[in-house]
Amino acid sequence: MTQNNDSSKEVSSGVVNSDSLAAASTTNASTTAALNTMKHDVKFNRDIMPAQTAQALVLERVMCGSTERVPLEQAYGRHLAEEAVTNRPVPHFRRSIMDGYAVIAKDTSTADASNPVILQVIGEVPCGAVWSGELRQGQAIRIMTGAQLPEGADAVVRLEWTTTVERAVNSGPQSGQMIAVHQAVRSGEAIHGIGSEMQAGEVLVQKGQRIGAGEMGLLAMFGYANVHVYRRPQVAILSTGQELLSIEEELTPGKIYNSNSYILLAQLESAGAMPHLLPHIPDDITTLRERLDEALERYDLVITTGGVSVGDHDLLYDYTNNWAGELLFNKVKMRPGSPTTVGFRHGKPLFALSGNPAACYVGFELFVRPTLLRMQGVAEPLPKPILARLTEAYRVRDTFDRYVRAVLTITAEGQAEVRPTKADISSATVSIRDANCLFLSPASEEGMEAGTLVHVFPLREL
Ligand SMILES: Nc1nc2c(c(=O)[nH]1)N[C@H]1C(S)=C(S)[C@@H](COP(=O)(O)OP(=O)(O)OC[C@H]3O[C@@H](n4cnc5c(N)ncnc54)[C@H](O)[C@@H]3O)O[C@H]1N2
Ligand code: MOO
Ligand SMILES: [Mg+2]
Repeated sequence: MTQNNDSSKEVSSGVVNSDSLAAASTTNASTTAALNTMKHDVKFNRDIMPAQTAQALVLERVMCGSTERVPLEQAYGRHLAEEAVTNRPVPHFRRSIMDGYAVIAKDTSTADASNPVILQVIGEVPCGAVWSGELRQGQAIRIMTGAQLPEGADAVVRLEWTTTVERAVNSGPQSGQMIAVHQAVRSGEAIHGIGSEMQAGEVLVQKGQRIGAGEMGLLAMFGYANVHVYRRPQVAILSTGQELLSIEEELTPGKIYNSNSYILLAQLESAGAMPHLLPHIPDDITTLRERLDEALERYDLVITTGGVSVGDHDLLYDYTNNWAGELLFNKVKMRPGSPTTVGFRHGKPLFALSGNPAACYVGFELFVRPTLLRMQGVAEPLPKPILARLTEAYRVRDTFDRYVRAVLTITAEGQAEVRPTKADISSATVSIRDANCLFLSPASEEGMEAGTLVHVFPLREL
């Protein structure tokens, strides 16, 4: 059966082989009809699966990938492969949060604008320095934001609440100055106590957490010069279709540029993977087998685009029908991308996405991104929906659930609102540019009224 399928497709580069047509015309007509019916039955009658079931089926097979150590400056966007824990409190010394004078709060208790308290300045502590002595009653030490509070001091009076007093005393240049404090301060004023931000033993960054600006800062604060992260999954992109041209080529009649590969490249980058853009291939089963087998050997994950439907030149069905792999599904009860096909070969996932650009994009978000996140240690890689109101009726009837490319906005009153992008069809790349979310339109006879609350998935590529 598979052999028949293959030989019936030996039509390469868009030129129909007249020999094979002649051979077909000599075949018994009823036999040909029977063969065609069988072929159609197999290719068309695919088991259909709800999108959520399909997502779960993929994820239950995906495990965390391997890890490596990288310098912290290369760790942005990576996922930490170990839990980073504080080994000391933050701050680890009592820190001034104002430029001013370290004082004993009790000394200032009677101070106000008309009745200032005079204190003797015995020195200064800039940031990074430590005062060796102890502050005593009647004394102040000039201190800057971020500096360690001297022993004995329990408050900082900001500079604005003080004036210097021109009265020299004969005990050295620094210690001679006096200040007038015009406002009483309480113990703890303008000080960050030890551990006021974090306690020793607190988790800084969880295992699997993506390293963003805050995580970079925390890891640096604790001297993680190198960090243990998940390796970036190496992902091959293989677009199929004899209509495709490389973007450097001149556009010729009937052809289009291979744009899907570039959409996927961006999505892969944003998901932390390393994209490998393979040259696109024509709809030829031998070439497809060769390239795909090779890619599945070499890379951690492979994405193809095009050729997943039931057309004469759609060959992914034939490939997965006759391979050393396990097919999970090749029909999902969703749009766009109902013929999305996923399988595993020797533990490597193959995501055969639709050729229609927007269906390819949505297929990535629903199936590939969660897989890549799981490979990078994310325990719950599926996005949680938020609720938003439709600003307009969505009148598309469908027996399939639809993941609609849409624009989510927050009104001035704080309401989450969503509207579909103008071009809603699965061939429209412009809708990918315009969308910042997908909303779920469940299978329905009537569509949905304006004002309906829908589940919205903000696009994580953004
Ligand atoms: N008789 C039926 N026809 C179709 C069905 C169906 O159920 N019965 N399903 C439709 C649906 S839904 C989808 S989605 C598409 C899936 O198409 P394929 O995955 O087989 O993709 P192709 O046929 O190769 O191409 C579709 C479309 O996309 C363009 N394309 C392909 N590759 C690229 C690329 N790399 N860059 C830009 N554009 C690309 C291609 O030229 C076609 O226009 O099938 C429906 N048909
Ligand atoms: O499932 Mo398709 O992407 O609607 O044309
Ligand atoms: Mg097709």
